[in-house]
Amino acid sequence: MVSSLALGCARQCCRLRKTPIRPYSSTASGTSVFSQPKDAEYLYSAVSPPTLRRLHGLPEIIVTGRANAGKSTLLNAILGRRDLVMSSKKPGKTRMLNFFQVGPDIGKLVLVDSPGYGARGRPEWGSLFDYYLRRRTECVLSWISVSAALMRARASRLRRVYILFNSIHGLNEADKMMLRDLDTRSQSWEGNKWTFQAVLTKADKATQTDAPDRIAKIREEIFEAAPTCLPPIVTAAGLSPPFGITEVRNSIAEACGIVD
Ligand SMILES: Nc1nc2c(ncn2[C@@H]2O[C@H](COP(=O)(O)OP(=O)(O)OP(=O)(O)O)[C@@H](O)[C@H]2O)c(=O)[nH]1
Ligand SMILES: [Mg+2]
Repeated sequence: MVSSLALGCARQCCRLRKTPIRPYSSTASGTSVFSQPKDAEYLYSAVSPPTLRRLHGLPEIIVTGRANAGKSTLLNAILGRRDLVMSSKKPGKTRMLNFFQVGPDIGKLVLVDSPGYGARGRPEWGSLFDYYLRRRTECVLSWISVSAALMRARASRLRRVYILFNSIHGLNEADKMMLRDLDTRSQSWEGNKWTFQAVLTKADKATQTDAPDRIAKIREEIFEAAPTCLPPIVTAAGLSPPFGITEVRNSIAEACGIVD
């Protein structure tokens, strides 16, 4: 049902000539980094700005979205694990930035889970996410000295922010504010460059008849708020087997510059 839903959305999208966002398809093939679920490991949690670490120069991606959007469930599906990342049907489960390493030995990339924003979020969670983005965007030291260049090479590199929206609930004002903010920040000419991409979650909850319209509307709203947002990926991470996860893995591999 879900694949016909995505197909329906793709067709719907082609008909909407005014909507420049097309269904995401990546040619990257670096997904073997996700092929060994046992290589995924919890690294640490940042509970407040002073506890945020720089790690060891691995490329990094982070998920954001309203509380209960499905961030932690999506990360488990990407990692091929059931409960490495804690999820719950109660909104507000994730309360820190949780870091997970992917790949053998010291790992090839880092995935970061974050607390939800919006009515079920808390101001301190928003401040922590904001601080994370600022630290991961800024240059570590001046470019003038050699040691600065070395330090920069060792700093964690944020490559992409994934912003999640529930396919049924669509976007609210908090989502649009977040999109606008990401649009502005990602285009800053200073510091580390990163991109951002939408992921539509819980697509299994939409009925086949109304899903294409719902998803086309969300696509348009995303584009209006954030024209530089990369095309949304439709997912159902809670399904067995999950749907749309290969596309998300491809996108992460591409963002992190990982090729097989
Ligand atoms: N039907 C369905 N349910 C899902 C899907 N993804 C997540 N869920 C459910 O949605 C609820 C919230 O999922 P989480 O992954 O904890 O959401 P979150 O965004 O991490 O939530 P917070 O940490 O509270 O911000 C859980 O009950 C999940 O099982 C999906 O694709 N389909
Ligand atoms: Mg969570």
